[in-house]
Amino acid sequence: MVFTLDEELDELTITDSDNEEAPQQLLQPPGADHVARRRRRSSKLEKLPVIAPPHSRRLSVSVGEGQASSLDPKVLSDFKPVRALGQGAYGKVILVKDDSTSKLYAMKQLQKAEIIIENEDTPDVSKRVERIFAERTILSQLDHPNVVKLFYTFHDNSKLYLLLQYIPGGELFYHLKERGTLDEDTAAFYAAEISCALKFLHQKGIVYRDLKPENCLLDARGHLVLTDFGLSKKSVDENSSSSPAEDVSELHSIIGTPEYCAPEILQGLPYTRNCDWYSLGCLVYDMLVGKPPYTGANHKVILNKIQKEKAGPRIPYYLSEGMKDWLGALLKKDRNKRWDVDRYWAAPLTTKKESGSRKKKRRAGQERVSPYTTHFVFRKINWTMMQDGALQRGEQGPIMPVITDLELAENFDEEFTSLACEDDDRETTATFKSDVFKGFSYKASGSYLEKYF
Ligand SMILES: Nc1ncnc2c1ncn2[C@@H]1O[C@H](COP(=O)(O)OP(=O)(O)OP(=O)(O)O)[C@@H](O)[C@H]1O
Repeated sequence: MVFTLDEELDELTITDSDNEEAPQQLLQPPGADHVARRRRRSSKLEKLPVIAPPHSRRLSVSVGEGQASSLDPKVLSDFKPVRALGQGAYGKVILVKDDSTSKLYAMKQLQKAEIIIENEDTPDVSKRVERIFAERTILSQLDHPNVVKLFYTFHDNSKLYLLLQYIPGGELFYHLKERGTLDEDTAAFYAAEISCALKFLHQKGIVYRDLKPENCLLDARGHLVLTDFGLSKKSVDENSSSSPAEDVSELHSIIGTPEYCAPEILQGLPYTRNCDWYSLGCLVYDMLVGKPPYTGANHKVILNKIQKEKAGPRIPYYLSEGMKDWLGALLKKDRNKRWDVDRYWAAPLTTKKESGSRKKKRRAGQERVSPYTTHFVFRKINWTMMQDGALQRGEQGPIMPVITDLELAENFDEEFTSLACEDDDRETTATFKSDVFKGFSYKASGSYLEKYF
């Protein structure tokens, strides 16, 4: 599947107005204090604007109806707000308790008015509505230990609600802020868990497109869970099973967080699921170094830096040779030279002759063909247990979040937990009656609900 970015990026003149990092500075092993002080939420940076391709501009939104449950299984009054956990683009994420069962959920709220009202940054309303439905539809079809679970969705006149599994260990962002950086084994462990999730998504034809520390949560056992599927894209072909993410030729516009975004997306070139592996490279680099490989106030600055560094990002000397090799293979700016992890996940199914010719290709710097899971950095990973979820169920991850009381949300930033759960006046007055959100409500199957509660 090849996506294209339809933003009019051509007109951008790239000026490096951002401060270049002095090479020596980058090469120093970062002290935790130094890094923690400087870490800022990437969602606060400019995101790429969305301009949908002309053919996709339409007023009515036709997604969701076919798959939606017709019943409204839950209503807002079924849940008691406990405290705020986060703030998203269209509303808050709140820890809530089901009044009848006392079960806790993370309730993602989206203001209908915010979604539907035209604004200059994201002019295409139907695209935004489509994305909201995509998040609900994609999540309702997934069941993976490293992907957040969706139990219910419903809506009222002012908001849409997604009732998600509450992941109490907080954002990886929060833990990076506390610790500054992670050691290589810890980073490799989380890289492996994210890899399992990405591989699973790609097999289902889903490209995640928004990998960053804010979207990686830790569960109570210290395992990584991906949340926020608002930018994920599923291929239209539900039946393709072989390599579906490569099979679909739809065009799509995209937003993303520039610091973790693949260069082909920033440049407006066609892209594939491979962009997620570049983002994983950026994320792991960030875990080890304290910041992603290219930083800047906006995507122009970042793209400029990527283009300047002919041989790819500078990887600090203090990382092991194995880690340097792994990062280098994922952070290739040419996507054709980047490790095709989905394809080379395990030992290759090639004949001796074929692998010989591939080796030649590799020597010419064209393509990495060695199996991903047996790379040196993953030598301590039990892939079998991790892929079937036994590890996540039975063993602790490398960072154990401090949890004395689930309702305290101790691993979430005070910036969010101190927010009022209730809406302010401006928010509550915005009610909205429209058919565009018809079919949003959903309830997970009884067996799914039983399995996780
Ligand atoms: N299932 C969950 N359990 C615990 N906290 C969560 C959960 N889902 C989201 N959060 C918290 O809420 C924050 C915002 O959620 P999310 O990223 O889904 O919103 P968003 O509107 O898509 O945000 P953004 O505009 O930054 O992309 C997360 O970063 C996280 O801190």
